Amino acid sequence: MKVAKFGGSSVANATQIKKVAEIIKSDPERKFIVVSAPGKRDSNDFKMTDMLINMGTAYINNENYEEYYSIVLKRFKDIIDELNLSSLLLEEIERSIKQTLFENVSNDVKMDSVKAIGENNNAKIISAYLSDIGLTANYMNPKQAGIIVSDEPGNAQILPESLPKMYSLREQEGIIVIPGFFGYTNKGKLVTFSRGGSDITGSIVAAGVQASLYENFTDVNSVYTVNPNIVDNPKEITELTYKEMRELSYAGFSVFHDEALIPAIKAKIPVCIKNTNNPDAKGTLILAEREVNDKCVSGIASDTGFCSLYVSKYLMNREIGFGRKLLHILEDEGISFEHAPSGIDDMSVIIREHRLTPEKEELVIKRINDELHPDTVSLQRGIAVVMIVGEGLVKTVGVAHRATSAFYNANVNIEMINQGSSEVSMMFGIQAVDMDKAIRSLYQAFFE
Ligand SMILES: Nc1ncnc2c1ncn2[C@@H]1O[C@H](COP(=O)(O)OP(=O)(O)O)[C@@H](O)[C@H]1O
Ligand SMILES: N[C@@H](CC(=O)OP(=O)(O)O)C(=O)O
Repeated sequence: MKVAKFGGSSVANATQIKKVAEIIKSDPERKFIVVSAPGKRDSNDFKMTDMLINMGTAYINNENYEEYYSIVLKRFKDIIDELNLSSLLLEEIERSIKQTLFENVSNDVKMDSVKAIGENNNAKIISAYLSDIGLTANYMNPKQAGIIVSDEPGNAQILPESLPKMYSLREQEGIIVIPGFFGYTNKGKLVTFSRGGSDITGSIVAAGVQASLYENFTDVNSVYTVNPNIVDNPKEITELTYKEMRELSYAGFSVFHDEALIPAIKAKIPVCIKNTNNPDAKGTLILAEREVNDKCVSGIASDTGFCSLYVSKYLMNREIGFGRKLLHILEDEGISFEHAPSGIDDMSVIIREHRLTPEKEELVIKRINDELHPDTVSLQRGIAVVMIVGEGLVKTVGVAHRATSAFYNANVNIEMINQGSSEVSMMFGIQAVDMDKAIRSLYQAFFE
């Protein structure tokens, strides 16, 4: 029994949905289908979720939301018409969108319910289409599926008690189509995962029903060794371990949500990334273990949007609790950190830039000065993180040498290195403006 998740690009219009139906039809093991909202039909297009966010924001701010509303409805109408489905379905969707928008609830509740409109109605459309072509298929709301999550709007996490109860879904008749991206709290409030979170729903369902495989269908043949938007036609990866994939997606491989692996890892469900537009391609298989060959580097991920908080104080090494106090200030201000390389008298903390607003920055720096009395404290924005990932990498001689030579060849200055804290990755901090040329040079060094 398999779980197949189809991402936004796979369900962006009627043509794509027909491909999805063929894929489902071709393997009776594909019983649980998780779908995203309609995504981009081409590179200039919009994702429905972005349009819904615009609509919800405009409504909440008493601005003109009607334009967004019409765009959303027209998108559903086009899909329904092209699939030759009943116009009653569109009427039902129209009613439910209005109800969600006009409901008298707090802004955060409304916003998450509005964001879920894309997935929820696309699941209804896809289920209707599967029935229309003769399959036994039913839409199932995440509440009914037992996806119980924490009460963190826009950033929900699955509650562990959900999973064991989901096993009985196996007994349901036919194909079950579940909208991705959201769940319900114990009190019945709809809450969404973070952006891209339909991958998480798929993984939860796969773990809950103890699927033999979690297939994640997207618009590329596989996970590539580097982001294909930076290097043309990069080499494909056939197998990865969970650990490698988690590091790579955390560090910028947006093809799979970095939190989505956790349920699959815990339940030991293999994950396969496949292409809806080329389902015969093998894809990338993600497993607990794999045979490590001589190519110790599996992939090179990169992401911008980081900043580095640098603190130095003479004899920092002898001041017991200095690091704890520094991190405690961040904790107090509700700021999570990503990396914290340290030296004898210095410590840098890498933080996602969006978490450190200018107001927070001022506050944090003032508190560090007042409470820790450092010699220097400064913040550098515009940092990119490059992560070289591979099983066995840190035990292989010469990887750092090859990497630093590649940075040298690209004339890119390394701001910081963090190696050794992870068994499968090596992290480099560089200026964001240098990222693409650094990645091209690293790709050449490790894969060409
Ligand atoms: N290393 C990588 N391998 C494959 N795709 C990647 C990688 N890094 C970034 N991507 C991007 O991820 C995209 C697929 O993810 P996403 O847009 O979330 O798809 P979906 O619409 O299926 O959810 C690809 O089209 C590609 O541009
Ligand atoms: N539609 C949501 C959730 C999602 O997972 O979408 P996609 O499968 O298109 O990445 C988003 O855009 O964030």
